Amino acid sequence: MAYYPVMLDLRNKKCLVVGAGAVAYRKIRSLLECGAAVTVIATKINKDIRELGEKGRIVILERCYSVGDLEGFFMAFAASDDPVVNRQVAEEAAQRGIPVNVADDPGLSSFIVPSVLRRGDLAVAVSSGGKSPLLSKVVREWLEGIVPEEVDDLIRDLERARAEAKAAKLTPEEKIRLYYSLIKGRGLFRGKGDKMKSSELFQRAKKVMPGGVNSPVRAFGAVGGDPVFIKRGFGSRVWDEDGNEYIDYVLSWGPLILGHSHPAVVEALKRQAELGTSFGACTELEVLLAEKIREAVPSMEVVRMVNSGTEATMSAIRLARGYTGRNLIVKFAGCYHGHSDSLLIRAGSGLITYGIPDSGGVPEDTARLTLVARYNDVDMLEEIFEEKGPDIAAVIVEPVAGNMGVVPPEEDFLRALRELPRKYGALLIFDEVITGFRVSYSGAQGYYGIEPDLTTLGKIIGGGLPVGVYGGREDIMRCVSPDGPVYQAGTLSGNPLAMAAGLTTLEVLSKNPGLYDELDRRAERLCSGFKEVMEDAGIPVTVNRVCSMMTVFFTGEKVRNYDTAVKSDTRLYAVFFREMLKQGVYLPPAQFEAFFLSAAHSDEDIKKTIEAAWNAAKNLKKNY
Ligand SMILES: N[C@H](C=O)CCC(=O)O
Repeated sequence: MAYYPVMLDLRNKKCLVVGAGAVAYRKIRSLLECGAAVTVIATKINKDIRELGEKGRIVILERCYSVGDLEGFFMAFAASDDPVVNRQVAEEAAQRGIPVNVADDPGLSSFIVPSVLRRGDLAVAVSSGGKSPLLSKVVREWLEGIVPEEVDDLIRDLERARAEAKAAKLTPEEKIRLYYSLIKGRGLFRGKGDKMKSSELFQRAKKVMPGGVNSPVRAFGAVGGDPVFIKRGFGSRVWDEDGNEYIDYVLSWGPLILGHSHPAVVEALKRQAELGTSFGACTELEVLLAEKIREAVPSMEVVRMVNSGTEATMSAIRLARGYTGRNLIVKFAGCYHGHSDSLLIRAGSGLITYGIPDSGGVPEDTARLTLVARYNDVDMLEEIFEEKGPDIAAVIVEPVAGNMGVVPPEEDFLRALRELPRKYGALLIFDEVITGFRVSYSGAQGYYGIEPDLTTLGKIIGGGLPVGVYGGREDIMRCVSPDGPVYQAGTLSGNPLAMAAGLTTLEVLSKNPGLYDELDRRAERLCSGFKEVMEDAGIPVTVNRVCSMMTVFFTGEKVRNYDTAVKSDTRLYAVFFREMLKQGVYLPPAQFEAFFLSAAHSDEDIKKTIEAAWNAAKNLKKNY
């Protein structure tokens, strides 16, 4: 049963205490602190209580309790050492409708008394629901070490500020800002776990941005709590605006394979910034990056730089339609290819997280041109091609799905992906925005040995700056304007800063061929750690991983497509996320995303993360 906590005003209220030993004395003291008018009835009166009586602070009736004594009292406490008397007091109180507390007997009590930490007007009440007063005391003592004495002065300042804010007719936002600045100015509550500045920023952000964010999955909507606002990152770590440090497994949703602020990337950016940030004209850097990409991913014979993964996939679709002269495209449920209209159908990522099967604002006529198949389901793909093959322009797929959580492709599925479109004259588009330079230096296509007609990249090739690229077979790419009739353009496309960061990232990767094996080894350690921890706690999980991208699903069932991914218990994921965050581990704030590792994550980071998972599992067990 959950008790309902209230703060009562007992000033001048008549309270009766039956009994006058040590327990009764404690109750009397706390009643007097609150200004209650206390009467004590007992035959044996202890020294301290007698003293209070002598000073006139309480009334003492030195006699036995008898039924009828409760008349006129607001509240009663039975604290005698005779259980029969205590029961009688409880019964009389029940009859009269007077709240009663019986020492050591929550069953007879209509209210229980918490352990209270007081700092002037600040009162923190701790209760274990009457089950362990000792635990309540220990928690209260722990809080005493955290809550400083000066908090009472702060309360005075805040009280004054409230009056002033009212007189000055400040807006609610101005008031909150003022109060927060007073609270923070005192520096009383800074320390591990404090998220005050993040919370304040989120309040402000919500006023000026939908959901307070610039991309829905950042909003912590699926995991609860306010998002942390990140101030800086270095290596495997990020720090929030409140100074908390986290081991980061989001890595800006994948781009930072070298970790945050890699010195070579930072240096390249500084160098380029001094030369200029954007020209809207041709640069050597974009040629160098295009050549570097083609060298690593040979199917991308000709490429076009854009500014995001969304732009890359949207443009690839237009190109496929322009090249084939057909309108239909096939995508897979749970795959996410950015937010262009044609591709927001049964999409993954934030759309699964927020339960939006098809986005608002997409015209039906557009949606009708997108056919949706099941990931890893060859029969379904065959059926679609048998029925609509001659009208299909392209199949677009994440070769390793990363937006319904990580779901690896099965062998026959990969084979069908290559064979079926070719048989029907359609194109195969690999969306490697996540997997490009992630699962291997040559992406998923190099890893699995499958050559698509077109490929889209983003994330890693921008080294942490906004970028995208689409490219592929030369005869197809020559249809892009100005070589051909399929128009696509961009003021900031091939932006020199993004090109510099991306090129440097690819150079570091190409000079360190052992890096992918290292990532693989650490990722394997992390995943087996997660599995072991959850198995030990008796919580069924499925951990999917391809190289350094992985997801922990809270289901015992194999996850091989959208239908099986959504069986994961997202409530448990939310608890897991929050428990890890508390311990300084920043995981994706949504179940249907990938965790990423960077070259900057050390064995020590992995060890700490697994230790945090052990602790998290204890709480998960309670929620399971
Ligand atoms: N899964 C998405 C991209 O990879 C997550 C990033 C976003 O939507 O902000």
